[in-house]
Amino acid sequence: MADGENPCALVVMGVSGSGKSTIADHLAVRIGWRYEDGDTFHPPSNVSKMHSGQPLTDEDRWPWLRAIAAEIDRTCKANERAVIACSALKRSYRDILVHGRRDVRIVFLDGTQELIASRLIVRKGHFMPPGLLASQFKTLEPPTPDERPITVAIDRTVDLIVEDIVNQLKLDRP
Ligand SMILES: Nc1ncnc2c1ncn2[C@@H]1O[C@H](COP(=O)(O)OP(=O)(O)OP(=O)(O)O)[C@@H](O)[C@H]1O
Ligand SMILES: O=C(O)[C@H](O)[C@@H](O)[C@H](O)[C@H](O)CO
Repeated sequence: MADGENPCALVVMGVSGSGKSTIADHLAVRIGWRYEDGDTFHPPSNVSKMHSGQPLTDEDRWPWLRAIAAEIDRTCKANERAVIACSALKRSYRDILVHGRRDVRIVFLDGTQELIASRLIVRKGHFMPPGLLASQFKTLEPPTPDERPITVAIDRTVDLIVEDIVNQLKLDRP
C-alpha cells in the first residue's frame, strides 16, 4: 500500500447506527478477510446497560477495548487478517486498539445525526436503543489526520462505501 505497510486489521468505527456491522461485513467479504463484530467482546453487563438506555462510561469500556486489542494483536501475530466493527468513539479508545501499530488502520464512517437517526428508527432486533444516539455523538471524537484514518461518507449505498474504502486502502492484493 501507499505507505509501504500492509495492514492486518481494519477497525471500522463510528457511532451506533453509522453502519459499522454492515460495512465491515461487506468489506471483509470484498477483500477476503475475516469479519469480527466488536459488540461480541462486551461483557453482558455492558450490553444490559445499553439495552436499558444508559450510555457506557470509560470504566465500562476499558476492559472491552483491551479485549479487542488483544484479538487484533493475536490476529496479526498469527498472520491473519480481520475487519473489526468497533465504535471506538474517542481517541483514547483508539489508542488502546492501535497502540502505535502501523499495520492497524482506522476506517471512519462519517454521517450526520439526522441520517443515522432515520436508519436507527427502522432497524429491528438490536439491543441498542435509538435514544442513545445523542450521547454517542457527544462522546465522538472524529479521528485526526495523524491517525491516518480512511474516512468515508455514509450517505451512499453499501457497495459504493465499500469500494471507496478499498480504493483508499490501496492494498497490494485487494
Ligand atoms: N449505506 C447504507 N445505506 C442504507 N442503510 C444502511 C447503510 N448502512 C447501514 N444501513 C442500515 O442502517 C442500520 C444501522 O447499520 P448497522 O447496524 O450496520 O450500524 P452499526 O454502526 O453497526 O450499529 P451499532 O453500533 O448500533 O451496532 C441497519 O439497519 C443497516 O441495514
Ligand atoms: O462504546 C459504546 O458506546 C458501545 O460500543 C456502542 O457504540 C455499541 O457497542 C454499539 O454502537 C451498539 O452496537
